[in-house]
Amino acid sequence: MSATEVVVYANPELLAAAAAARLVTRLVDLQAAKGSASLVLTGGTTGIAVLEQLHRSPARDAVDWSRLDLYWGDERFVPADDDERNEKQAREALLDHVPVDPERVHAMPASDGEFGDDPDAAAEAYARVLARHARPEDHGAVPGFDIVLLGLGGEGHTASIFPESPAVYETQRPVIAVRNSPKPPPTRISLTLPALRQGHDVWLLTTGATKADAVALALAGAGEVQLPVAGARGRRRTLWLIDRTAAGKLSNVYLPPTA
Ligand SMILES: O=C(O)[C@H](O)[C@@H](O)[C@H](O)[C@H](O)COP(=O)(O)O
Repeated sequence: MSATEVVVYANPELLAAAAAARLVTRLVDLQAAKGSASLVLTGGTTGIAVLEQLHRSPARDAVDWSRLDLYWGDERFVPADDDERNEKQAREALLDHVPVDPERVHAMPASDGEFGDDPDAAAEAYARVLARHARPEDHGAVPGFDIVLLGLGGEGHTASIFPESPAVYETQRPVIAVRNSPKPPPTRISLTLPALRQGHDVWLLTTGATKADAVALALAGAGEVQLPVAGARGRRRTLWLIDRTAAGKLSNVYLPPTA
């Protein structure tokens, strides 16, 4: 069973900056140990804020960006140039400003891409991308991601896996199409919980009082069908990086002084 840790920050800005610093250190250590690293990105305001802080970090280029494999945990199934795209937001926040290897940036298909407006075909194609990059030691068709970044919704969704949705019951396929998402836009592509749990480290990043119930319920052991984020666990480590307001319903956790 992996270790679950919670670190609380005084405010969202500090959380994003500290998470970016933590990411730099972890990626540098991984690359020193094995010559490369793999990272799953997330959409959402907190996930993108971490990338923006990473772009601004003085230690940014300690990471060998050319030896980083980048994936997404989910994507909005919209045209490639739509501002709603997690990939577009990630490129503007960070990826267009660092020398990543384009061959190692694995974006999920857009609705105006080679699979057209067919989210099932797009999901199956991304599953093939994952399978191509899985190694024997991963024991399956999904790479053992070094770090999986995830946000969460107030009702407990993570990636595009929503409570009691078909996605949360999916145990075979690593990537699925999501329709009628309660969070717009309605059509998405998402890794499933089994795929996310291939991550060695899963980092859950969130801020705000609207997330406090979901945080407390997940850490209290809620079931993943009603609270999908509760099922987002790493093989080695599950790390919650939250601000004081998102920690508002937690009792025995260290709270830093408000900054
Ligand atoms: O594509 C998405 O919308 C995200 O992947 C989603 O899972 C997001 O991370 C959460 O909804 C939190 O979003 P906020 O941080 O903006 O609340």
